[in-house]
Amino acid sequence: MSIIDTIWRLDPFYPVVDSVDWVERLVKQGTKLVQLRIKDRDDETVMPEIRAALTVCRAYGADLVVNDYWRAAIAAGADFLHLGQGDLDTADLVAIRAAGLKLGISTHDHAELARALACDPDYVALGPIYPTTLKVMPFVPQGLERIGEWKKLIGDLPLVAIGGITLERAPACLAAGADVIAMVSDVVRHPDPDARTQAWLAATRPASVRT
Ligand SMILES: Cc1ncc(COP(=O)(O)OP(=O)(O)O)c(N)n1
Ligand SMILES: Cc1nc(C(=O)O)sc1CCOP(=O)(O)O
Ligand SMILES: [Mg+2]
Repeated sequence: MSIIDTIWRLDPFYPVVDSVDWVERLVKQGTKLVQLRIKDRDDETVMPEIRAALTVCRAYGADLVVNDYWRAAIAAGADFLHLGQGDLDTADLVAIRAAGLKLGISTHDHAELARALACDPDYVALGPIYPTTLKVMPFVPQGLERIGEWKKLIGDLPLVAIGGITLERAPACLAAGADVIAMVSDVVRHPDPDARTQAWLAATRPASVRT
């Protein structure tokens, strides 16, 4: 697949969730790109959840990104995988590519970006753009200028911005050069996640496909 096709396929609204229930809830509402991020489990126990999430995403024409569990992603026949720098230490990139998986990689500084680009990823993620409460990170918030810098460095490769991004902050991230906005709390911890999802979809869907 060419980079143009990859850009075309990646939806700008990219929620990250920790269960099949959340995946289903989001894709039923029209979400087209979602990450299943389940932490601290093994391949065997996440496998049924990955398979179930794939089934529901395919039924609704959405792309599922599997976080971390590359062996399970291959075994389940997933289409997308997300790996961080620590994950790269043990991942078999040849096997991942041989399985036809598209790959997104996290970056937080220039050394990580160089390592990510050497893996020939299908997207690069930059974070945390703003302070995040989801996990403790040894990086200061990157800010908007860094998004522009990353976009210049990676060119046509899709840039995913993540970390502390709210619907209100999203326009500035997109204007700075992000192609896709990933988020957890702004959807999952919102008092009305369904209404928030609809608001994100309305704000990020291209005018040509709005109803
Ligand atoms: C889109 C996106 N960006 C970054 C991450 C973080 O990946 P990683 O650094 O491996 O940390 P964990 O999410 O695995 O805790 C991500 N998952 N998705
Ligand atoms: C999972 C994750 N990875 C990040 C990175 O910078 O690599 S920030 C992050 C958490 C994103 O959650 P929220 O939208 O609630 O801030
Ligand atoms: Mg990871």
